[in-house]
Amino acid sequence: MNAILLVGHGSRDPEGNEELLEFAQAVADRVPGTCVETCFLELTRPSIADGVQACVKRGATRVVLVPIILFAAGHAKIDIPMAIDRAKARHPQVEFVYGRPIGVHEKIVSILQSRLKEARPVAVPAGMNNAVEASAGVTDEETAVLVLGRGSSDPDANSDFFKMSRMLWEKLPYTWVESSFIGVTQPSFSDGLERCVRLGAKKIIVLPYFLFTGVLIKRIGEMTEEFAEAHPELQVEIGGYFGFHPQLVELVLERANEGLFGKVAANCDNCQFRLEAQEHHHHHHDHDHDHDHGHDHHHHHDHHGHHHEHDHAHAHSHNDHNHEHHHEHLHTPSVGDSSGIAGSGQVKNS
Ligand SMILES: C[C@@]1(CC(=O)O)c2cc3[nH]c(cc4nc(cc5[nH]c(cc(n2)[C@H]1CCC(=O)O)[C@@](C)(CC(=O)O)[C@@H]5CCC(=O)O)C(CC(=O)O)=C4CCC(=O)O)c(CCC(=O)O)c3CC(=O)O
Ligand SMILES: [Co+2]
Repeated sequence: MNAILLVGHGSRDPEGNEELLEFAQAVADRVPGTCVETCFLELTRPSIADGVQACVKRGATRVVLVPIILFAAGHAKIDIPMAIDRAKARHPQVEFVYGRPIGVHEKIVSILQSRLKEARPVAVPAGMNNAVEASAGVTDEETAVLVLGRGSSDPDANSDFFKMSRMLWEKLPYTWVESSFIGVTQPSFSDGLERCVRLGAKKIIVLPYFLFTGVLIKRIGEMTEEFAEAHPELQVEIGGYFGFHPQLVELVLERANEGLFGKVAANCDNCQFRLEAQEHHHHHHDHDHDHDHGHDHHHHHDHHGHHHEHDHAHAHSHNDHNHEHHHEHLHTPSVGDSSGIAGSGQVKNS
């Protein structure tokens, strides 16, 4: 039996954890009949080990761990693979598959666009002559969108974030889409704000690149308010985090499908988590596909990332930018197909 184990980041803010659990429920609701469990990487429980245990208890013989993690950095490349190693040792009869993080994806661009559309002026204390009326006539040419990510010490994650900002820029009428990080790396949030000011923006829309609420989202809200108060000449708006966007639910299901069946459901609207046998084109870019077997494929790639922490080329081949490419060597499986993902006979070369 297949199980999906969603792995959230975890927060010290209980509201953040509750949102992740609600989101996980929305994912589970889309695949009735499939075992879906949820766990957290850190800061709260259930842990990954607890989550695996829950899946096994429900009779899972194959568990796909889907990281509810935006980019491939330390958490996705090291922490979760290490937890999978421990789970393998503890449950040798169970097959573990490691799904990809959310990563660079067109669906995220549309989520960003929705959150941008819904952006609201930052509340400033009454009496302060804030920009809401003052700059009512600001044009697109005078508007900067400042995308604000978590930041990591992993260049893969940071550059993927920049790529997403650029993909967003391609869709927008505004002159500037700038990028910044709330921590760990630069440009910092205040660097980003200053840059927008120097570029001559009259309106700045802060767009958090975050999944759920938490310590960091609340800090970003406060910092944005402080900035708005300090700059009454500017119109400052803030967008919401990704949260319960339906596209995010679909994307997570897509990652689960990829992990379990080696391909992406073309249209998840009618997806009952069962994929038909289907032939595809084969266009491999990974040089080492030919000796891969399903779950080991995923897992060992991440260990490359682990053992060669500064050699990002390795991790790249897995946490790739070519999100259009599927794991096509794993063709034609479906739920209950015993010749599915682990079968060595399934390897196909292009
Ligand atoms: C508040 C805090 C916890 C606390 O102490 O309470 C917290 C919270 C959260 N982090 C989240 C995400 C990520 N955190 C990292 C990485 C690190 N996070 C760290 C610290 C802290 N993170 C504390 C703030 C300390 C401060 O700034 O004052 C570092 C420095 C230390 C460490 O944790 O080891 C380490 C740097 C490692 C490095 O050097 O690279 C990555 C990147 C990666 O994968 O490594 C991602 C993106 C994953 C992705 O891509 O999704 C989310 C989910 C947000 C969302 O919903 O999107 C929350 C939840 C929330 O905001 O509450
Ligand atoms: Co963190």
